[in-house]
Amino acid sequence: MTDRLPHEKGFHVSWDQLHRDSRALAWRLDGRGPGEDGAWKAVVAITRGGMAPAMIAARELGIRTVDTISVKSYEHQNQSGAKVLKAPDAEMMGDGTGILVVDDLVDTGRTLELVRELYPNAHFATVYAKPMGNKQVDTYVTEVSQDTWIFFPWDMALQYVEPYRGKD
Ligand SMILES: O=P(O)(O)OC[C@H]1O[C@H](OP(=O)(O)OP(=O)(O)O)[C@H](O)[C@@H]1O
Ligand code: HPA
Ligand SMILES: [Mg+2]
Repeated sequence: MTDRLPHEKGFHVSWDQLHRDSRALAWRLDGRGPGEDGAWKAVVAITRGGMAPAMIAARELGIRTVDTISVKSYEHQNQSGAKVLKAPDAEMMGDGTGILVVDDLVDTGRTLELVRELYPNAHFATVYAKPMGNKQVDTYVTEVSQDTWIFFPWDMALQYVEPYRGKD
């Protein structure tokens, strides 16, 4: 397990924000596939974080063929070396041509590096990107600094906070 730099900042993403950013990602990808009229063959989500953005992008782009690749790379906030736990359909994937691989974010780039080795001709898209990993991504929406930890809505819950001036 590699120790990471401490995350000084937090970037909290609501469901609404994630929905809007995932749609913006899809619109950037529209018509950029290798098929007729720039169509994409399929969307592949990197589970688990890529599943919500991939579903939103697949809907926006009218793509019904959706598969998953399961890559685990973190224990809490520590990179522990990326591993493929479940691969997508090999016949559909080929060398990745026409496949849109979607993840929620790229941080160090290790996850995408591994998936890219397997499918070098796929197009790699994430909603958020940190500078260390952004060369692994072909298309992304928002860059955040390396010392920021992104908190996704599936990891959060609404809770009570004290008033700024304390309780009455
Ligand atoms: O660029 P990297 O440094 O490799 O980090 C990015 C990856 O880490 C997180 O996934 P994680 O492996 O924690 O699993 P999860 O999606 O199931 O939460 C995130 O969803 C990305 O897939
Ligand atoms: O900033 C992050 N937030 C959530 N999951 C992550 N996995 C790697 N980096 C991050
Ligand atoms: Mg992930």
